[in-house]
Amino acid sequence: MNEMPEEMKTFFNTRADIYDTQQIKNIDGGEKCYHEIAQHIPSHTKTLLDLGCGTGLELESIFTKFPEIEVTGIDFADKMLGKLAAKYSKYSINLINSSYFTVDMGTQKYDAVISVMSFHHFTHSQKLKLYTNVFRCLKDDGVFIECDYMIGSNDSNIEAQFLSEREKLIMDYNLTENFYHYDIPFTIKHEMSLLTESGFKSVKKIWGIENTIMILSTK
Ligand SMILES: C[S@@+](CC[C@H](N)C(=O)[O-])C[C@H]1O[C@@H](n2cnc3c(N)ncnc32)[C@H](O)[C@@H]1O
Repeated sequence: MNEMPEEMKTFFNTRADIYDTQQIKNIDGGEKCYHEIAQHIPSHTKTLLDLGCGTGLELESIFTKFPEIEVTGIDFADKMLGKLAAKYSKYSINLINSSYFTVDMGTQKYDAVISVMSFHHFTHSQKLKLYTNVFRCLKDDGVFIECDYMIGSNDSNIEAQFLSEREKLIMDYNLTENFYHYDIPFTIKHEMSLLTESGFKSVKKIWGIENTIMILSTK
C-alpha cells in the first residue's frame, strides 16, 4: 500500500526553508519556466494575481521586467509566504494567506493572472470552479498564464492511472475533503479543454519542456 499523502498546507510549510533549491532540481526544465513566464506577460500589465505564489520563484523575472507592477499573491502556506515577503520587500505586493478556492478574487480586477506548479493536485470539477473565478476576475482581454506539471505526451491512460491511484488512497486512508499533496496531472489536451469550458476565448500552449507546460488563455 502507498504511504498516506501529507496534508497540502503542512507539506509546504515544513519544506519552506529548502523549497527553492529542491523545486528547481525536481521539475522538468529546472529554473527555465521561471524565466520564461515574464516573457509572456503583456507589456501593458499593471495588476497581476499569482495563485499559489509560494516563495515567489516566478516573481523574480516578473519584477525585473515590470518593477512597477502591483502583485496580489494568494497561498495558504504561511511559511512559504514569509520567504516571499523577505525576498521582494521593495516591490508592490499584497499577500493573502488563504485558499484560492475560498478567496473572493473580485470581478474585472486584474490585467493578468498566473499560477505556477500549483494546480496539479485538483480534479476537473475543482479546477472548473477555480478557473471560472479566474475568468471573472480578469479584465476584458486579460490573460491567464498557467505553468504546471502536465502529461506532456498527452497519454490519457497515464492520467487515468494517477486518478485511480488517488481514488484508492482516498478509500484506503478514509481521506476527508481537506487538500492532500498528491499529484493528478492532466494531459495538456484535457487542461486546455477545461480552460475553454471555463469561458476563455483563446487557449494556447506557449512553452513546454517534458511535463512542465505553459498555457496562455485570453478572456
Ligand atoms: C509547488 S508550490 C509552487 C509555488 C510557486 N508558484 C513556485 O512555482 O515555486 C505550490 C504552492 O501552492 C500552494 N497551494 C496549494 N493549494 C493551495 C490552495 N488551495 N490555496 C492556496 N495555495 C495553495 C502551496 O501552499 C504551495 O505554496
